[in-house]
Amino acid sequence: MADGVEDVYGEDSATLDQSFTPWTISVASGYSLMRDPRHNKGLAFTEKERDAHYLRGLLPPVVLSQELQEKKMMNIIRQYTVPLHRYMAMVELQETNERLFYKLLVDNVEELLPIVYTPTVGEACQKFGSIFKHPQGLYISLKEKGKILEILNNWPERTVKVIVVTDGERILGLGDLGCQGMGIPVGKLSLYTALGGVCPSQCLPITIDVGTNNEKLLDDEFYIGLRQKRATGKEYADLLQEFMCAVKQNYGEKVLIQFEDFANHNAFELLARYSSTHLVFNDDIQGTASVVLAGLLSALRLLGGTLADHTFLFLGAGEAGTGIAELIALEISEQNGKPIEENRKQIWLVDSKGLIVASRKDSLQDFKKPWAHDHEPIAELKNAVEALKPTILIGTSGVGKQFTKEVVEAMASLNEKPLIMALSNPTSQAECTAEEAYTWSEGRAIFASGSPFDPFEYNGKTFIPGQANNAYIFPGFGLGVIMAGSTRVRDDMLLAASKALVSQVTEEHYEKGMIYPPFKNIRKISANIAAKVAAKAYELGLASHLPQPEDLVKSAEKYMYSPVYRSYR
Ligand SMILES: O=C([O-])CC(=O)C(=O)O
Ligand SMILES: [Mg+2]
Repeated sequence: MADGVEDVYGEDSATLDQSFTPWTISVASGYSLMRDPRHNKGLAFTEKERDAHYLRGLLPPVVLSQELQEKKMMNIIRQYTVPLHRYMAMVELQETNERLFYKLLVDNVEELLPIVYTPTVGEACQKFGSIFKHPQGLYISLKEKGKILEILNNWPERTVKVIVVTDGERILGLGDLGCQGMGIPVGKLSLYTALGGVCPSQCLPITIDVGTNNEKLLDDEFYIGLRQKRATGKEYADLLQEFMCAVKQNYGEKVLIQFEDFANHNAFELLARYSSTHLVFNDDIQGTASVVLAGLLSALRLLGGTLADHTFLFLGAGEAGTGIAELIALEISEQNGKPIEENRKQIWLVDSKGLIVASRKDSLQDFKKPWAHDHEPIAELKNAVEALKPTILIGTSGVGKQFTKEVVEAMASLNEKPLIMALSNPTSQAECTAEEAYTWSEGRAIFASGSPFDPFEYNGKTFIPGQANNAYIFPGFGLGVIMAGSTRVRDDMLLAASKALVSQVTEEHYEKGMIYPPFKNIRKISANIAAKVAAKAYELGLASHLPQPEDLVKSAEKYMYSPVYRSYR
């Protein structure tokens, strides 16, 4: 769909219905063509195009290939030693030449992912106001109350298929970054395109600004958001309700709304409130759950046994912790046929007040209650490890350095191969580093983290840490949902995505101790995930794009956006 048509507007021609758009797009002048990031090719405009589109004289004589432009840009990026400068160079490229940006990202995914995504995107959000040059995405603040539908109409694209929206209250593990959380929806959607092949014109990043409680930002002269404390209660709920209705009214039933980095209390409530009326997906609850379940299923190849044979201990009982825990319990129930309540009992969660136990039930938030099992209270993580003897330890606390030497050693003394996942992002918030996990377990740990760590050598052996990040899941998952025209997201689709990801881990990976496939194969991985998710949507009767294509992997591959330049007539 995204490929093949030779057109002055590239793949976006179908979206340019002038009766809808509030302004007209003209390519009469080569000058404006060059300044439109979606159509610009820089020095790669051919002689013929320079003649046909009034570009003569506006460019030096040389004509470069896209490959040579790519090589030049990579040289420029690599010259910056500060990651934030690399991030800024990438944003600059995205805002001047979109196809070249995606060509770089697709071809150099392992090198550039830590720049446009975690960990650097976290720092970018913290400093967003100071580095802000190009507004990206759509900002909806309390000032726009009552006018959200109008604002959606200011966005130039009509065929939006995925929205990633945040209110900035819990950006990665960095807390409330208010309006500056916009870096996250922008980064996530860049991955939708680069990793999942969803066309950029179908992607819309949105930040809802209801204020921030971050005093540092409120005092920052360069802060870009509303200078007020967060709205809560009815004021908050009403704005979100208006937003959700406006999206449906403007883009129809089949736009996927991905909630990202909302604080726990709102995340669970929004998902519960809108999952029966809208096509919604919470990346932090559901995407993270799916990628971690995949890692666990994959690790069983190294650990032996089934999920039911393991005991799980989580540090952190928020969106990620409880989301993962629930998907594990669901998968065990699919395997052993027992009620989910029964299977939850081998999964324990520790929050900031200690082990979640039945005696705390009355004071627990609803999403923690299913995990309040019978046990005496335990305050310290290390004591919980010793008492419960987990085989798998998962950090989703958002707080760095919580897996101390004592904790890792306790895991290593209980298990031949302790599985340790330090999932909090960015790297500064990881519960422990790869080096710590391998060293403190004397090279026996199987380790994965949310943000990337370099391979680590210990006693002459090289360990390759896995990156258990929802970036493996959401791009392919979203593509599958879009391809099928699914009207809802269901847990079975998350399980399908997990299994599709596991199927991409090969013997060769296991031999290196890897439980996830490398990101360099991500488009193939995403096509497989998309196919399995779409197949599940068809099976559940949720798909509206009928009839079901025979070969869903091929359909996914065909759908994928190619960043190669178009020729213009
Ligand atoms: O963005 C990431 O790297 C993963 C994620 O959703 C989070 O940490 O909130
Ligand atoms: Mg997130």
